[in-house]
Amino acid sequence: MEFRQAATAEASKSYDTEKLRKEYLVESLFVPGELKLVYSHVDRYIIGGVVPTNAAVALEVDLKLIGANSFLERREIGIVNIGGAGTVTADGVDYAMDAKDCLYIGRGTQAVSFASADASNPARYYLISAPAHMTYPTVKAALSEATPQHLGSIANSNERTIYKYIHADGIQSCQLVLGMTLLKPGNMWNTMPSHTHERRSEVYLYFDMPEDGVVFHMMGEPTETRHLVVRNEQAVISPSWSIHSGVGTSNYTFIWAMAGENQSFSDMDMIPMKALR
Ligand SMILES: O=C(O)C(=O)C[C@H](O)C(=O)CO
Ligand SMILES: [Zn+2]
Repeated sequence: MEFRQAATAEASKSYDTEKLRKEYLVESLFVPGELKLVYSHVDRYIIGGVVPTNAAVALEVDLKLIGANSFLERREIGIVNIGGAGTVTADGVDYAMDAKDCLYIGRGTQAVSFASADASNPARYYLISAPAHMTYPTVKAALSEATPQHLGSIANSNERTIYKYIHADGIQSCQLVLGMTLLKPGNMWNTMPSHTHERRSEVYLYFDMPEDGVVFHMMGEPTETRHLVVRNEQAVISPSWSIHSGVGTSNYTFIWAMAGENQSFSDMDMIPMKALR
């Protein structure tokens, strides 16, 4: 497991491109046959990716690193399949996972494993875990069962649908809130005007992008902005002091996940356009 510390806004002002990427960008999560995990000290997320091929892959970590007897002893996890069909097994129960299906697994689940239906078109599971203080039931939801919210307009190049899976009125959790935003073709901007979240943080995974496509992910304090050049299936850690917006070379999809003081999707500190620098 790789570790990322929680850098301050003040320190981040002096970072060059390489340092900024090292702190905030997760470049490689999806490696065939492997479980990749990144531990962030921002809200103690564990961000992961797993691409099972011929054999199932277990959700395992060096337990000394998390000081627990199993991965989910004191954690919950949200899983979204962004690849071919597969199955996630949680304590002996199989959950069939098609593309864009989300599975929430509650605290205390002992054994989790990931499999693909077809190794030549494997499942690609994105994982996001946060500490949990109580157990909520394990629940699966397809995209069609998520709560949609249509936002934006073609005039502003930001027509998109936000699908909420794990949230106050959907799948219940201790602190994870998770959804997926699909931009319509011809639309490239998400979340502009931008916002911060003083009371929580956010992790973005960008995907459904062409190989040579990029998203310029905007970050930093509103008056001290920076950008990260993000490619397909890369993730960004967004601390509470940072805006998190993006513009792509074409439309794209992203999974956003949050943890912190509350689960209210609308708890955003909106930044007036004239305040941005
Ligand atoms: O397109 C959007 O707008 C979003 O998806 C919003 C983000 O998910 C977000 O920042 C929620 O806090
Ligand atoms: Zn946000």
